[in-house]
Amino acid sequence: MITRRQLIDQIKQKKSFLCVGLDTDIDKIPEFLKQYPDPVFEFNKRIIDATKDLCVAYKPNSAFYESYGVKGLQSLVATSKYLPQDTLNIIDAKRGDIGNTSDKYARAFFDEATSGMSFDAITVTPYMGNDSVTPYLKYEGRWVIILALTSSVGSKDFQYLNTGDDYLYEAVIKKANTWAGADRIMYVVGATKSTEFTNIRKYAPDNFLLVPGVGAQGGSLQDFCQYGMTKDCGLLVNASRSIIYAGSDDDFADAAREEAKKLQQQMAEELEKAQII
Ligand SMILES: O=c1ccn([C@@H]2O[C@H](COP(=O)(O)O)[C@@H](O)[C@H]2O)c(=O)[nH]1
Repeated sequence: MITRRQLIDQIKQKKSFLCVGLDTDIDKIPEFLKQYPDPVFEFNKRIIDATKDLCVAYKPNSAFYESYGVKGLQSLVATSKYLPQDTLNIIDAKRGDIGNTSDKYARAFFDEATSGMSFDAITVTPYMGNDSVTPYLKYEGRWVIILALTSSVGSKDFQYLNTGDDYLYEAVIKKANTWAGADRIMYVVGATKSTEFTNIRKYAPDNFLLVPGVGAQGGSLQDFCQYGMTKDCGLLVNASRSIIYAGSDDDFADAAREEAKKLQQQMAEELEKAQII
């Protein structure tokens, strides 16, 4: 398990707050990998080997594995076991259900003895409230990453609804802060919502924010880092497609490394600017 302190130390040591998204699609991986018994795992393994010194987190998105049924789950289990011990390993599952069902989801992703998988963190949707989120917090040291303000166009449908004094996404953060502290809860905030980071820091001054939407969705670090960073960095920035599909041939892992390196170098600059390193 990765504690908040260890995460911060990793960020300073690697000069990076990059999360590599493993949204691995069998239709997009190089042809030559298809000769392996588990091409998706083989792809992930090579991406992990090529990027692990440049990032502090990995985030397989469970949809990409579940969509292939048993085979996909086998690739996910194999990937989860291969992830480095010193990175924060997030399953992007976006779960949310009543308590006893959430217990089962927590077991699926956190209890290695039952499912073969032991992730450090899971993304959850807060719509069903307290009892849908707290079962994950029963697993000591694991993190819950709550969808607050997503990168999607549809974020405006519900997340900006006025709930009295607050937008819904603000109310979500206020309420979730009562369930656990910044050592167990992070929030998802899209890179495409750069103008909201200052406001979000009023509600979540210390929590890490998982920020998707850089690269393929058009967000860029320079747009939000200065508004979202805390003295401990407080940001994990995810990029999936722009890294893992940077190349499409035999040298795909080198291309992924190059892309990850570009982001890591920009991150080092941001950390220096903020005097964190
Ligand atoms: O608001 C959100 C929440 C989650 N995601 C997920 O992050 C990655 C982004 O992938 P890219 O290829 O870098 O665009 C993907 O797994 C999404 O499901 C998000 O984009 N926005």
